Amino acid sequence: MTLTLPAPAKLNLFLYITGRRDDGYHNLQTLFQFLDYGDSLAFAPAPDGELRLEPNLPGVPPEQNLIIRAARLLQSKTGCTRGARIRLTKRLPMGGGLGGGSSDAATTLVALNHLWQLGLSQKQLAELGLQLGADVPVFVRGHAAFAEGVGERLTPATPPEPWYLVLAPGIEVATAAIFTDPELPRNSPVLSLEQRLSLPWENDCEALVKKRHPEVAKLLGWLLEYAPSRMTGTGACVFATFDSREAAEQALNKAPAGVSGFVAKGCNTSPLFGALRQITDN
Ligand SMILES: C[C@](O)(CO)[C@H](O)COP(=O)(O)OP(=O)(O)OC[C@H]1O[C@@H](n2ccc(N)nc2=O)[C@H](O)[C@@H]1O
Ligand SMILES: Nc1ncnc2c1ncn2[C@@H]1O[C@H](COP(=O)(O)OP(=O)(O)OP(=O)(O)O)[C@@H](O)[C@H]1O
Repeated sequence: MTLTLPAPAKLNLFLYITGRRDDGYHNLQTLFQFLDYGDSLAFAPAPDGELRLEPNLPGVPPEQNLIIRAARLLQSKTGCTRGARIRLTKRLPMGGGLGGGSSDAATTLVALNHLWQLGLSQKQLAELGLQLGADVPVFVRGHAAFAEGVGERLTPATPPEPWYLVLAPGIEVATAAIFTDPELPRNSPVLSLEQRLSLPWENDCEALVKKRHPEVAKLLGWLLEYAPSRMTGTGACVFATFDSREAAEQALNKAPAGVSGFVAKGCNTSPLFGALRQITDN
């Protein structure tokens, strides 16, 4: 039996940094929404605890891949001796602020919990996920959310679900480099979700990333000619909001040379859980 499940992208519809903790991590207020576009993972059972991932990602040794790390974490926390062969179809640009690695990790936790019949709750999986990255819990929970803390305190939210054009400038931005930059603003006020929703939506990392990476500034400048646009996470991807798929595709067709992108619908429920429900119902 092979279990094939999506690992969708996320957007940070807004992102405010409200402080730095003693351990160097930052407290945030961010609004996460999923996209109906992302990576795909296929899981097949394997004997003797064997974990194999194919293909490998360029520049990422298998033991550092968040997919293998998530599977090992599940094995070690539960004492499970079963294994898996995992096939990854990578569509999301790495270092793009779309949460690809985190989403791959979350899909792995959810899929192997099912395949290995571990019976862990969503809460337990989200807690395990947080050990792998600040963005993993929201993907495990599967609902658009206002996130606080380092990203783990989640309040479900239901922002509008428009069409987005997401563009990648062809560079990777290292999240850690932005969070350790002395020029990063870290003093946005802590507001309620209602207050945040009613104010213009911004990203506190955007000005700094534009300064450090002129490619991002140039692409955002181009995109803003078409529609309201922002950066997601710590970049490098930028996104614009449209009322229709056609309007987003028209802008994509005119994208500058060297820029790749895709059109996707915002989803307040993760496509991961729709796919899992279809499998468990059959
Ligand atoms: C920027 C966001 O993508 C917004 O959704 C996330 O907060 C980043 O989440 P992530 O990629 O899962 O981040 P992690 O892998 O946990 O951390 C990468 C690095 O980013 C910094 N980091 C991350 C999250 C956070 N709240 N504060 C931080 O300072 C830390 O230096 C850390 O070493
Ligand atoms: N399965 C994976 N997919 C992508 N990157 C991975 C994976 N496993 C480990 N990584 C490492 O994580 C780094 C960040 O990749 P990712 O695509 O998650 O970035 P991101 O979208 O900017 O993340 P975020 O928005 O959560 O900061 C990569 O450069 C790579 O070294």
